[in-house]
Amino acid sequence: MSDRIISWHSAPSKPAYTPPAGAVDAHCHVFGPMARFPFSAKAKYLPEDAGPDQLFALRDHLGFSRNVIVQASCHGTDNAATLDAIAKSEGPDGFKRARGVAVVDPAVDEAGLAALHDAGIRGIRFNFLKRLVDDAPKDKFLDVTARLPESWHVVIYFEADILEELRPFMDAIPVPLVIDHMGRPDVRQGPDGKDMMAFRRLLDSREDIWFKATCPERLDAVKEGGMGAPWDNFAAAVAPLVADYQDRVIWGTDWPHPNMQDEIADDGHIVDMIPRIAPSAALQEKMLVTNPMRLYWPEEL
Ligand SMILES: O=C(O)c1cc(C(=O)O)oc(=O)c1
Repeated sequence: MSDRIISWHSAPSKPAYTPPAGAVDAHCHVFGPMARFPFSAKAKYLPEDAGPDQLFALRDHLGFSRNVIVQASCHGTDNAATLDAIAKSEGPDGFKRARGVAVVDPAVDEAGLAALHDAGIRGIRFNFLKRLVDDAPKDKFLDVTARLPESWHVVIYFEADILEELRPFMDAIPVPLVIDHMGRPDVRQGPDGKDMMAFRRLLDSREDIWFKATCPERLDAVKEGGMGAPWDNFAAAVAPLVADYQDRVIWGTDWPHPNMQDEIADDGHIVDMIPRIAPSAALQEKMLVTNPMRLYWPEEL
């Protein structure tokens, strides 16, 4: 692996949609900068730097107030770049406008987790995508969930075809779960398709499972229809899910869109999907403000 890749749009358009005051982009990442924060030796892709300055400029451009920075697989279990970005989100008022989700070595002790909490981390991520990680040891993952600081959650990234296999593992996790990108359903199946129905069964199994209504650019037949709006399959499959589970849905840009270098999405278009999956102001307020605040800034509510 030698060539560094760019997966983000160089000049995203201004969205037509204006998010409500206090809106949270609850799924985004930072890459590097590599000179300070080298990528993991096990990284499956080698991106160009996409650091906090770029992320926060995008936040302002798109009309958001806060970010939840999710540790990307290319940084392995070294969360230094994510923590640096959270620290840099502090404004002149001393208030940090970002929090984060870490990826940890499951052997991490309570002191290590407490240090992450102090630095703004509120959850850990388990990644089950074979194209992104070499192994995902369920027993060790379960072990660390018993040591998490109060009010933390687990973020899980998996693909629809392993949902059933993961059910016993997820059932055993003793803290709230947040599912990345809805577990990657095939949105072409529609709102009542096999994947969405299996995902609904998962949500129905526990009150404390949340999900991210994210990634039209990844999930909507990119290769077939070509990139770009209108992402109709995504809107049709996801809007009913958002309506039916409106107190458990959060949203994010997924910037800088790891592994989407062949289909670079315009973040302005991604933001303009929001009213298509959450049509009312009340739903938008829940998805973009109330729900992510409950997970990441509960002390402010
Ligand atoms: O589908 C992906 O390639 C992807 C990768 C990562 C990561 O590398 O952490 O994060 C995501 O949210 C999505």
